[in-house]
Amino acid sequence: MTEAENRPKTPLLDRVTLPVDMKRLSDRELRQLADDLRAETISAVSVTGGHLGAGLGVVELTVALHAVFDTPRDKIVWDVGHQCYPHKILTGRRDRIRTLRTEGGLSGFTKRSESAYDPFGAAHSSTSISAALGFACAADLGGDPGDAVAVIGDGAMSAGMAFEAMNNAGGLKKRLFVILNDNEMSIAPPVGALSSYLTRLYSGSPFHDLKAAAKGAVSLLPEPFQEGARRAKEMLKGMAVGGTMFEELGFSYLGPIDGHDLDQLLPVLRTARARATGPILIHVITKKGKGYAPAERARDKGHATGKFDVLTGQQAKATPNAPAYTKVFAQALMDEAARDEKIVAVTAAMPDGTGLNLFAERFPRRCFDVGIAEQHGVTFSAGLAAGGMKPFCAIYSTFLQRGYDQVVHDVAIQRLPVRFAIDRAGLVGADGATHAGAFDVAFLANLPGMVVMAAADEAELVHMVATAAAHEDGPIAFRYPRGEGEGVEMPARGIPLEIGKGRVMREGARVAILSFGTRLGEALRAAEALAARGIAPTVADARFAKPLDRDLILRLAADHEVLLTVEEGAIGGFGSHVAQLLADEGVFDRGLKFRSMVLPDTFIDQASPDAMYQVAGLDAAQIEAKALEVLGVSVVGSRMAQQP
Ligand SMILES: Cc1ncc(C[n+]2csc(CCOP(=O)(O)OP(=O)(O)O)c2C)c(N)n1
Ligand SMILES: CC(=O)[C@@H](O)[C@H](O)COP(=O)(O)O
Ligand SMILES: [Mg+2]
Repeated sequence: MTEAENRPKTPLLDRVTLPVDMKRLSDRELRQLADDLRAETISAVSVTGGHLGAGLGVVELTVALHAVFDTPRDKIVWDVGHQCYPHKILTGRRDRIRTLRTEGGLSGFTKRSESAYDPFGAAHSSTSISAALGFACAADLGGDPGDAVAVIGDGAMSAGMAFEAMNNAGGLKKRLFVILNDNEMSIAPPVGALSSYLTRLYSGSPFHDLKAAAKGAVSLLPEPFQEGARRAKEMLKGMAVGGTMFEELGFSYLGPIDGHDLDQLLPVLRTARARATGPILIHVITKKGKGYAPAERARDKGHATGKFDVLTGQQAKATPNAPAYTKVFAQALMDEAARDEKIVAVTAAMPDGTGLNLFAERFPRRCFDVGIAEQHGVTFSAGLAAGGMKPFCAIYSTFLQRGYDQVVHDVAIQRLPVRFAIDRAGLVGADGATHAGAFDVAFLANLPGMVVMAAADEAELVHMVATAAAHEDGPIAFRYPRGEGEGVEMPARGIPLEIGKGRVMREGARVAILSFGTRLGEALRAAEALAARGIAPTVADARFAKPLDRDLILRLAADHEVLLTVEEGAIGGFGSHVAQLLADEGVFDRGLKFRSMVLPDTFIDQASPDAMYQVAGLDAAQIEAKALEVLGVSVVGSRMAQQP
């Protein structure tokens, strides 16, 4: 079937372009709208891939929120934003929903510049309550009017930032709505005491009787609007209220209610909106992947999916031609851990994404999932190190940003030997700018005593894991990108590298290209192209941004007219440290032509990683062009001419 033929029939959804169109629908029609919206979401994600499960879990909630609240005047702030696809379909973006996460298409998360219905961008978790409280206080002070509604998942709720916001909101007592979307899932099953507390709340409530009572109330009552009010009164009376943790924090607590039952959601939201005078938390119980059996059956409940066949759920997975860096890291760490029982591992709610799920299977007592709590995860690792263990703290580059002060204050200043395994270094593709691993070298290499490495390929990654395992003289970080390796020959085991030593890949003249990380492949391809033009550059792999290989850099600077550095990171990283060294050594006084090729000073939207690196100016063709430009050589056709 063609994609167009595959489109579901959505008669009610076809009548809705914006939420205002929903105001004319009856509650019964809203239920049909939710069914249409679910079908459209499944169809769209089958074409684009993406975060399917979270969105399916909030289809009814999305319909209810836009039906009850006056969006975009009232602001719905989605936490993480990965569940926003139904929201985007209902808010004027159905026509572009099949461009999700593609170059020039819709973002896979909420994004202010995309729509007035996205009042706050997301992608990193646990920010929604803080932002919503900001909106609420702004409205109170004469800023943008309207209610503020944060929709936060049980996973995101486990982050400290959510409690910082709850604490502040409970103290301010401003009118604020927090919808806790509890599907008993993070990406992996949730961890921690909060998760069990929420389960107790749910299982201890007359939830099921409540559902029957609500159903009973509905069948006895006539149709008119007061039905909703009477039903809501019935439900509010029966709800599990009193003494919850949320009420201790100053919130009214309502729930738990069935987040897939509009007969419960609509009256509760209508009544809450009509009556709330302060912060209110509504606890809804949902199912991640709801309504699509392959997602409901999946271990991750369809959290992240590739393109798939709607009928079978079969994913169109591309066959990798090389092992993924993540798997290489996990295997290397397990090999090291098998030889050293001091090695332990820490993840912040990303066991599968970091490969530590494999480590946990083999070393269950030595692997810790701290939940979405990167700040805690870093300092917890520092505590493990201070206690004599060898912790590998595996956190995506972008999420390590959340724990930076802890890296400085708890790890670096105390010179504790925490090993940071930094996955998703550089540009990551479909997740776009919010997930780019652009800044870790800049924010780590400036820390005294920190060792910073970047693997040029998967074999190097194995050696870097061994290097980190052996390094006891303080913190050490090694970074590697998302996705497959270069397909190089793999070593039997990791051999610790000499700290601060790079390697020359090919000797040449006039131009030296010093790469840090996996741009090495592009640098070598650029060198081939230059060699074809009669300029045979030297290419070296720096391996370390800190400490720099001083001898190598000064030799390259002395023996070549041009020195280029290239890295998958923002300014302030490897190239900046090389420039500092050259400046301090007075090399520039002797006329070296030096350029540092880094990510541009902008946020690059989602596309394929290769396309993003082309936009960033860091592919082989642009490395070659930079070398020619700095050499002062112009190329006309295949002829080259030295510029005067
Ligand atoms: C600071 C941060 N750490 C990690 C992630 C990766 N991440 C994305 S969604 C998610 C789980 C969110 O769970 P929950 O809030 O319960 O939402 P659900 O997917 O269950 O709807 C995680 C850990 C993130 N987006 N932000
Ligand atoms: C929504 C979110 O933050 C995570 O699901 C993230 O998208 C995972 O990234 P990877 O797909 O690179 O593991
Ligand atoms: Mg959840």
